[in-house]
Amino acid sequence: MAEVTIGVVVFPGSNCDHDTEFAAASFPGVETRMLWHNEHDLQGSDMVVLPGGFSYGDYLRAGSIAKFSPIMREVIDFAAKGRPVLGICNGFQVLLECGLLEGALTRNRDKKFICRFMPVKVVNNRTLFTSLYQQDEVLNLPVAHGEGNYYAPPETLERLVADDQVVFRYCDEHGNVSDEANLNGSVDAIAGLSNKEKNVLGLMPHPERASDSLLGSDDGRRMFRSAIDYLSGI
Ligand SMILES: NC(=O)CC[C@H](N)C(=O)O
Repeated sequence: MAEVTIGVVVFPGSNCDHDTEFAAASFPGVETRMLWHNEHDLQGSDMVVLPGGFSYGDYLRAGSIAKFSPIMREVIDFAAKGRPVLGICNGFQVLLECGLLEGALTRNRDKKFICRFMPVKVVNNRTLFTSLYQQDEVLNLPVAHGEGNYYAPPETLERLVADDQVVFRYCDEHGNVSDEANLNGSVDAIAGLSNKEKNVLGLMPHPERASDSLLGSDDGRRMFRSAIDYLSGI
């Protein structure tokens, strides 16, 4: 019997759903469920992942139509119960659009799609998604986005920082945060953010694309492992 069931939501236009499922299912004791956006049933998921891609073609704004998908009502209720929800790239955009996370993702500073590995610093390792990382550890993770430029107004940002909700920042390979290292122009170099309760995490980098050293990095693997250990009670 599976110890942990991980549900991966599939929107029209998701393109990282199978990679995410593959990464999650590679852990012993994990079963996965693909959750079609038009359904209302989370199929017993212990954790829900909103994967990367271009839900509804990114029309209007990335994530702005996906938030109306029927499954999102269930995901919002699930998150309100303190259950884990992870949004990767387009999933992060959906989490912001539906209000599970605060702020917005806008076009990259240079208005260009960025597709490359980037150093990313773990700013808070005291979440269920990051417990197996060292505080301030520098990860090598791929990004692939056109709308990754995070923004929150100064008073919101101050509160997010004070409440330890900033979980990842873009940095250089030595862990230094600078304008040059912050390629998409995100305010405060934010690459990943949680809600106040820390059970909802959204990030632009793709941990599922860095889950095997054959892919150039397995630094994303511990994000899944941290959550799976938490759900298995380890
Ligand atoms: N890989 C992704 O999820 C990124 C696509 C995203 N919709 C964008 O901003 O371009």
